[in-house]
Amino acid sequence: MEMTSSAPVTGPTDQDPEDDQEDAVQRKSSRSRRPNTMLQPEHKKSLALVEIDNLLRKGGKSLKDFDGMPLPDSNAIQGLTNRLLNEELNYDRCSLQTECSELLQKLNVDQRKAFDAITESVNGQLGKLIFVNGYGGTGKTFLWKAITTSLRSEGKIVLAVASSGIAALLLPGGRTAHSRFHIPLNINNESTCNIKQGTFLAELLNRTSLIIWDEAPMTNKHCFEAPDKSLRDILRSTDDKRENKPFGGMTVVMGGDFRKILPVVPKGRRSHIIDTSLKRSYLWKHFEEIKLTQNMRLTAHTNCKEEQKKTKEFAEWILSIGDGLAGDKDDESWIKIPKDLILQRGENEMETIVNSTYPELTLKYNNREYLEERAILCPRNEMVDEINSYVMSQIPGEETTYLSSDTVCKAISAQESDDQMYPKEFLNSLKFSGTPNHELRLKVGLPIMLLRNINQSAGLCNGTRLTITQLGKWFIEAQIITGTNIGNKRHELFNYEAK
Ligand SMILES: Nc1ncnc2c1ncn2[C@@H]1O[C@H](COP(=O)(O)OP(=O)(O)OP(=O)(O)O)[C@@H](O)[C@H]1O
Repeated sequence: MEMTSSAPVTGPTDQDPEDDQEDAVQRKSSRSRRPNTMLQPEHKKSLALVEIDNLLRKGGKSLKDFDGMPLPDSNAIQGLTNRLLNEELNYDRCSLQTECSELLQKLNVDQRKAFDAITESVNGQLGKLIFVNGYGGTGKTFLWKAITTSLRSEGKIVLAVASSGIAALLLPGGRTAHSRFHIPLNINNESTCNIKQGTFLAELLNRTSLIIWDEAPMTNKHCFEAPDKSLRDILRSTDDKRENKPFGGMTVVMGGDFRKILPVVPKGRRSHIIDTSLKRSYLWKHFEEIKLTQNMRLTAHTNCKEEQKKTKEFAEWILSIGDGLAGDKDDESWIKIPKDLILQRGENEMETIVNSTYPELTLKYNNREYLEERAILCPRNEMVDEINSYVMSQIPGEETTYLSSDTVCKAISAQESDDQMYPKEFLNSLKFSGTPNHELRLKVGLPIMLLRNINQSAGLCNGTRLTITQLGKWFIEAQIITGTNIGNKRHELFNYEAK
């Protein structure tokens, strides 16, 4: 925007807020990190007015000196300087409205009931806590989509979080609960979140209408209690009574299935694990439970009756395990696996396992859909290594080996004999869970899984699957094949050097 103090001042008008403001808007939009967000007309208008005012001030004048000139809306401006608020407010409401009406038409009876209860609580500021209980495939994620698009299309703020990065990727604008609420990693019953009054995050929470928390049963109860305490503290600044309400009177929806994995307690017994679950929290008594019971996954991907029947039988069997009905009479932890799910031992076990999941691998290993819908789960890392080596040997192409940095760190307390006691070769041969092996062998075309949360907004989380497209001396380039951002290429630098 170019303007001199002698130029006639023609500020933005209500009829046409677009033209004069393009420059300021351009700069602001380019700072927004979310691709589906855009500035609303009131933001554009206020931004342009601020720019004009800045220019006028250089000449010793201001907008207030001109009769009839509109002034920037301080609320809209506040929202724009707060990056967190900006991200949550600047959705393209028109396209959300269209998406929302399509989703609403599709909701089944249970989903509609949950949708109505949640939106009623938000619109009436009732501050309800709702737990949407549904086993895998009953359409919880679909419901979150319908709710977030509906409320965001009205300009309301919905914070969608999940307990893990990979689950958060399935939510529109999702983040992990830990990063969103600054939940401490070492948590106990006295922990609170690291959120101070007056910060961008506190302001965002003040303006939030709804929190959706997916896959809640796998999270330690203290991780809900910490934001509960912090929200009571932050939101009491608007009304003292909010201090006594769960989550400060905010509507909070949690979802998941208690049959799935509960919080991990290292070396914990069954009773310890159950004791850390949401159901043992002081918050649980405030939750209203809504059940989703219809398995929407049965019909979502195929019209083939035979396929649907097989999926249904498998889903029912999984459910019976979760309900404790499939176990042995004497010991319910022993499950009999139906014969048709067991592979028959062949001459080469590895070949049998890999061929059953990845038939015609050598022909199809480049096909994204083929890779996306297949995975082999193993209980132990040694088995993973064995299967990986076998799959590697089947995929054509040259292998590149990367080695981790292996300089021994000389600690002050180190003794000279340490070098002999722990030679490099010995240290390099160690394999720990959670730490990459010293040697990593890769090939172009190989499917891989990321084990770190590198960049959530780019879809690079612990659990994201990719295929390798290029192997350099210092970098590995891969293409995302699951979750959001499918098809994106990313260069990742590792602390490895190609041999
Ligand atoms: N009302 C609906 N109309 C059409 N398709 C639906 C509906 N609800 C869910 N689906 C589809 O059914 C499948 C399973 O739904 P969704 O992923 O939402 O279930 P979920 O409960 O989140 O499952 P999980 O717990 O395993 O993640 C998806 O493909 C989804 O698009």
